[in-house]
Amino acid sequence: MYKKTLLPLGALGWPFIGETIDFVSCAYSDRPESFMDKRRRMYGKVFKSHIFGSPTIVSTDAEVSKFILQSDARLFVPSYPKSLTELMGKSSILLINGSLQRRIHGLIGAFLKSPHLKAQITGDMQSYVQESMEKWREDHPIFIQDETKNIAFQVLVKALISLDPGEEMELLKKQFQEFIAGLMSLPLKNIPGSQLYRSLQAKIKNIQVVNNKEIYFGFHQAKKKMVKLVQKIIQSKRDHGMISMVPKDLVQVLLNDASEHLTDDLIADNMIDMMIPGEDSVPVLMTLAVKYLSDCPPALHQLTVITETLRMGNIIIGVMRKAMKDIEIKGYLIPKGWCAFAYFRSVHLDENNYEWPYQFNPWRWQDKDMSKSSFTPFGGGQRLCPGLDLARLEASIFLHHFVTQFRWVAEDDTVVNFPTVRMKRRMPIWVKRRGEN
Ligand code: HEM
Repeated sequence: MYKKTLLPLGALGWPFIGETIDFVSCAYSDRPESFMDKRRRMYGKVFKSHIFGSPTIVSTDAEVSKFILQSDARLFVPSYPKSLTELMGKSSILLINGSLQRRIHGLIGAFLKSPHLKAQITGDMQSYVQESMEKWREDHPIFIQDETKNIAFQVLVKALISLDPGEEMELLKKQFQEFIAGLMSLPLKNIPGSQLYRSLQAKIKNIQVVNNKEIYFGFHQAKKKMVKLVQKIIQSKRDHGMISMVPKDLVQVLLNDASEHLTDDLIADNMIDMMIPGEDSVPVLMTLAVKYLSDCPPALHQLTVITETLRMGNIIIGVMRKAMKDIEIKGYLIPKGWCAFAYFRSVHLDENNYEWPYQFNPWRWQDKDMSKSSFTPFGGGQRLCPGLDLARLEASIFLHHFVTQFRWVAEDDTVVNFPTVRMKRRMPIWVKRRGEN
């Protein structure tokens, strides 16, 4: 039996569904952290709960979350709801452990950080942004979310598989959007109570298909087609004897690795998973930065806008792990087999860490240390996001072109936080070119 004093306070909720319904309802509101806030008040910053089918220790404490991030597979392994792991595939870097994860992480990180790739991305960003902005007209709204998705997806796919804009890229974009639509519907799949399910489902815009089975089928099909495309690219690299040349994209970096564990299937699966930040995280960072800038024009010239957007936007709300043994941290027990959910959002919006945490204030970063454990938008430890520099680089280039070429007025819109962060109306703005009346 566990020592009663150690197991964090909290409630496991209803049999089987636990507190999932409350969690998801809050996640849909404009204050997703209200689920956490209520329990923090009752039980403290670390508490027990039961969400997405697993007993869970939730951490909204910066130090405990840091410990979870820093631990390796001897203590914690990734553990996400089944629906998400089905989507990503077993060999996704986000799910594998040990030496294989470290190997792939190292290869990806070195390539993404290389000066050569950064120069390529800078060039691509400039031309794709320019191309997109040239088409912006002043007599109808520009949907920033759509524009940034288009740009960031193309830039990332080029870095991953050297595909240039064109017919194949358009097809890939379409399939990828189907795949993402599946991702958005899946977290709800296992929640019983069809009325609730339907009403939550109805809130997910852009998904016309009401029958869950169709979405499910659609996204599997979409993934299969994308895997086929990447495998075709791998084959053509092999046929043209390109393996072991200086790699110009990530797929080649992985193919060049001598380790036989990096099978073609693993490489193809990971290439598709790594397109997710191009469609979802990076464009959302750019869109939210425009949103916050619209609310706070004096912040225009501050690069700290991006940092503050990461803090407030919480594009990735946190990470989930499973405890491999009983773990004690700061006097709390995380029992073996339980899930540990390091919820970054509460840490980023905690008034003990940030004064007036709900106020967009890029100036707070002028004399603040970003490497603190109370700021982890890209995670930390062995799984620290290898794309973090790239995300900042792309967002700065976009913002630079945007603010130097246009003045704008934003229409009313709101942030939706679940299942992924995005703008409800795709962030419509009205632009005027600078230097014109
Ligand atoms: C605003 C943009 C982004 C945010 C907020 C973000 C956030 C994160 C977070 C929190 C993790 C840690 C997951 C964990 O610990 O389980 C992560 C991992 C990862 N990210 Fe990002 N990311 C972003 C952009 C990117 C980009 C542009 C790329 C690729 C080009 C990328 C590739 C990855 C990969 C491959 C991992 C897995 C690392 C591993 O498990 O070893 N991310 N990201």
